[in-house]
Amino acid sequence: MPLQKVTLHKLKMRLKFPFRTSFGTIQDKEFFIIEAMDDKGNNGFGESVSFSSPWYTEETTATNEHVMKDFLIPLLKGRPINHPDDITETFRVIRGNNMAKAGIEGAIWDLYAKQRGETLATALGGIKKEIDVGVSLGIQPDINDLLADIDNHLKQGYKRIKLKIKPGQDLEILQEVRQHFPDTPIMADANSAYSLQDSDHLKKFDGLNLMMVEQPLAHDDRLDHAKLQKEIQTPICLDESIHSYDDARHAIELGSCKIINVKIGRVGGLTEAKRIHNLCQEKDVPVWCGGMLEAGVGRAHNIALTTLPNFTLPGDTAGSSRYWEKDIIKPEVEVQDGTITVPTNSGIGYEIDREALKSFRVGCYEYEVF
Ligand SMILES: O=C(O)CCC(=O)C1=CC=C[C@@H](O)[C@@H]1C(=O)O
Ligand SMILES: [Mg+2]
Repeated sequence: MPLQKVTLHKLKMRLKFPFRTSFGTIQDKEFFIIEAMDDKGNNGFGESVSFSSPWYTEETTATNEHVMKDFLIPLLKGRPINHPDDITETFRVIRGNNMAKAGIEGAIWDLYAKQRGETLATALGGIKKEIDVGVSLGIQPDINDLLADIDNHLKQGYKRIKLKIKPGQDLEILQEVRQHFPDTPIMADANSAYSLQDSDHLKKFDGLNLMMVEQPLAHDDRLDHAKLQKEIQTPICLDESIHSYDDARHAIELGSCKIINVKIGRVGGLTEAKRIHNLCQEKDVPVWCGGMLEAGVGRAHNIALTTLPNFTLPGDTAGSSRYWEKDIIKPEVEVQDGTITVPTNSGIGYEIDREALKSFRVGCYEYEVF
């Protein structure tokens, strides 16, 4: 597939709300939109999803910039690409830095789908015409605000509620929420805030009928999660611990989890995300698509990935207006009754709003790669 030029658009956007997790609060996002161009006027887009601080993984916006400019883009120069799957191999010589890799790989996948005149969902082997989605709500100091927030999102039709928890802000809150919403699909995400010594405490979650508890233990652990899963009935879902197909394989073999959250950036791109999906499908492990508070391009990639058949649980891909006063795509992502209709235009299926892109841009770097 022809590839002529790669442009890095560095954007700064402010979320409508501060998002609080066990590791910190995020409101301002600086990230890259990666544009891959051929010589026929096709443009593919990807998004680098890391944050400015290395809280969730070790990557940051600054490391993404360094690795893309100094290592990944030079690897593309003069190298023929037959299929976007080749990019994973090309980038394998660079260790880690999965979010930097995924941003570029995503742009090349979108370009590939556009060159073929098909949707990114179809190019990936997706089959769904619409996808079910849930919403992830940050830690809130006031329980009444949280209950009102849940109610508001349920009224909008979201299919499940994810609540962020941390020690001291967990069991009682979840109990209160369960009392108010006895039948709502609810899950909790701890972002690695507990250790195996908290097993007895985490066991108390068993009475709450949670869909799952996400990443209770260390970000780089699979062994202790396997021990914990034997102690508790609530299904464990792994997020931070899964960076690759092999991580997923090890977790499944060890019994570290019963569900996997697939994030394209965390696993290094769509090709690896698809491999993990296929493995999980084979092993009867349901998956769902996690979110990184993305702008429209990353959101569109999540939608395309979620059309694969083993994405059987609602993901975190809420509508654009939950996050942004103005998104960078046209139309914006809309959620109706908890579902998103998968776009039918080629590639990611949404147009880039060039004016919006420019208004958020704080840097722009162009590279010839043919
Ligand atoms: O709405 C979204 O995009 C999902 C937000 C969300 O839950 C997360 C975003 C970023 C880092 C984490 O705290 C987290 C997660 O762990 O899944
Ligand atoms: Mg998580």
